[in-house]
Amino acid sequence: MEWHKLSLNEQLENLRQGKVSSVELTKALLDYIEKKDPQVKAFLKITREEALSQAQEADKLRQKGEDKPLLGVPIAIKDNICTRGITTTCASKMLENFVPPFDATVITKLKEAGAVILGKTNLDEFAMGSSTENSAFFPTHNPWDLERVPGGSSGGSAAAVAAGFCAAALGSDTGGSIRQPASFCGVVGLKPTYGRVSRYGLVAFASSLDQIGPLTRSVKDAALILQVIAGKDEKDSTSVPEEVPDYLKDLDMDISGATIGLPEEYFSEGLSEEVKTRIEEAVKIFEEMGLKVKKIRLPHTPYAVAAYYIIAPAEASSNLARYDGVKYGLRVEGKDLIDMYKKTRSQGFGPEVKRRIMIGTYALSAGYYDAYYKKASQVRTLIARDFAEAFKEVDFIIGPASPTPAFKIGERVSDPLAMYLSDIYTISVNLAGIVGLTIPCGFTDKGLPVGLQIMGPHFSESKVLALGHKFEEKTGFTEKYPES
Ligand SMILES: NC(=O)C[C@H](N)C(=O)O
Repeated sequence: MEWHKLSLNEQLENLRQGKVSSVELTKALLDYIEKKDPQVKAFLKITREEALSQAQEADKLRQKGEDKPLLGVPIAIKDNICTRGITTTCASKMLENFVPPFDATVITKLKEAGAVILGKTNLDEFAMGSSTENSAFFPTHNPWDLERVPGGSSGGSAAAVAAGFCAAALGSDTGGSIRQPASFCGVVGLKPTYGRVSRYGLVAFASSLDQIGPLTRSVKDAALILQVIAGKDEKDSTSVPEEVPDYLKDLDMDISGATIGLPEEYFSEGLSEEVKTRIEEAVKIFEEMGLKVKKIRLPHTPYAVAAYYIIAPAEASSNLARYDGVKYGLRVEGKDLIDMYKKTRSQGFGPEVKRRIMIGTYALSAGYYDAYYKKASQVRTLIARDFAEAFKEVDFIIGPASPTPAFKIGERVSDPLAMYLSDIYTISVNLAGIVGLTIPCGFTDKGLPVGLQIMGPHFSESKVLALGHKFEEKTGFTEKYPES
């Protein structure tokens, strides 16, 4: 059996029917990773021993007749989510040897649900980037074409799922870091509503934008993971006490009379012809499914990238102040305290992180605050209002997840602006705090995956997943694997 080709729900089915044990499944995937990851480089750390002992525990429980939502299925975790006793590096030299003494709430929840943790995946340093090339350790390769990037910053998680190393992984999304890599790697990626999933134990980048979510082989798998990780958490005051619906059951919800909005601003210059064509074909499929399609406007979209690249660095400059050689991670000795700070931060952070700290510090400094940070916050409100207005007329908004398919490794590293522009269709969703789901919608002539983004209002995960699920059932794009 090629276990790596099964979805999470299929793996669970096999475990439940006793066709495979968790230890067998985990071993099979670990062996597959050992064989293939030297080319893909999705993992920063593979936790073989811990995974096998968790798998053994899962098998024991199952033998006793117990079942849990994820009992015995292997999952990978982006390496900016704290795992007790296992390094959490954020792909940074600063945290290279940091071993958290606690689990993030999402990890506690996954463990309670019976999941087996396979390892920690690569990312752009502190989740800053769109290609995983900003990792301080090595870049990850796209399983569909090893010369190309997997996207970022959750590129390791997206590549791991696409390659079949695991059927599901957790990522984090501040400005598109789940949805853009999902699009580049031909997998499903969900950024839940801000506050839907606890951020406790997610290493903070931009706290008003960060959100954890799943990367999976299918929409049904994403619903299953969300079910486990969603909900109010006393340890994160920004998590919302909104009831968690039955996302799996809701996949069958009737959405036939719904209306989809196509924002004019998401189909303008800069969008690759091939991506545009695939999205237009997807729109036709939605029409065939009986949904109404309507042109809409989100007029402040052109300002989203500029606003994000002030707000996110501003929050980052404040959040990353804690890495001072005293409290966490790396310490480089100096002749006095200030010299130690300088040396630690100069050697611990890579160029993109330094760039953001400088931009953010500048934008927040006296005299510039009103001109930059305050203005960007006002633009953010206008962007949120655009969506609120649009959702009075339509149930969903659809567009591309990224303006281009996966680009070549090295192509954009020396041009930060070109890199920032790959977030053009994902950033607004974070600024407004709403739901964004990327699902595969076809391939380019070169065989690279293209992702479609479905956006919905706050807490509309059930509806958005239901629409994505109907699309995947009709098209079968989520069942395709990269040949290797
Ligand atoms: N972190 C993210 O969501 C990705 C975005 N490209 C950034 O660099 O900020």
